[in-house]
Amino acid sequence: MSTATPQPPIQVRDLTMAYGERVIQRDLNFAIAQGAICAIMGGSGCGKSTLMRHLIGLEAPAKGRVFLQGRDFWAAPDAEREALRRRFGVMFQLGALWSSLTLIENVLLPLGEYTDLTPADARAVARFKLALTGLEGFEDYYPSEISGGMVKRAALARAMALDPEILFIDEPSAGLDPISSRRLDDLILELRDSLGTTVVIVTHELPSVFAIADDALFLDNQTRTLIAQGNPRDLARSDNPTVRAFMNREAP
Ligand SMILES: Nc1ncnc2c1ncn2[C@@H]1O[C@H](COP(=O)(O)OP(=O)(O)OP(=O)(O)O)[C@@H](O)[C@H]1O
Repeated sequence: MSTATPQPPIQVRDLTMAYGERVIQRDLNFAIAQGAICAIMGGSGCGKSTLMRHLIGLEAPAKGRVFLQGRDFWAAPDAEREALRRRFGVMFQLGALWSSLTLIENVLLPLGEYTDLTPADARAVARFKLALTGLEGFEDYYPSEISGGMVKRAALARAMALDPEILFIDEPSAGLDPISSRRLDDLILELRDSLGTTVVIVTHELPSVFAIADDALFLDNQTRTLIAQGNPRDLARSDNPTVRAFMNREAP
């Protein structure tokens, strides 16, 4: 008899990450549930972006395994890895959009590369994604002609172009004023609620974590491993003094 429990979209077993001889984090074990918004947290330089790079298949583990949609990513053949990559969207902190392309052209790029849509259908999808992120009417603008918050939203539209099952976002609110940052948070929450997308966010912004994340991973700088996972509100009451201090912005 099969069990009804769905496979978590992300599962990490005994993951050690290193650059050469230098171990960044070791023995990480965690799963991220379908439809969760999970924040990767921890002090500066603890390895948050490095973990994201491992989860999206840009860096190979020094040890351990990363399962995406139940598949051992690094054990899979190249073609399957490529197919898995297309099932997630990524929004990087920098270099979010091509400055020489309009917003709609930016969103069209992945559609042209990875789908067989006709040009007219691809444009319709791209328009829809821009509308989804509140950018209806700005299709033909260049990134330099719109605000930083709008650029981020357009980058989110592009990351959502292929209807990803998992969305990875590095520092969504970096460089944004509090109001634009709040709008972006609301948008991420809406996308998850309406589309059921699992979202993984690397962030320093505690207000943002409390506003949208229902799960969080806390990477410790000292011990170089995962010392807590759970709802951010629970982590703020953690028995672990490092986690509690961080989540409450107290001096360690
Ligand atoms: N490509 C690389 N080669 C060698 N070392 C790297 C590389 N990328 C990052 N590092 C180092 O790995 C450590 C973790 O970096 P990472 O950017 O993952 O941390 P982070 O938690 O995201 O940092 P921050 O909060 O400051 O953005 C840092 O000491 C960094 O200098």
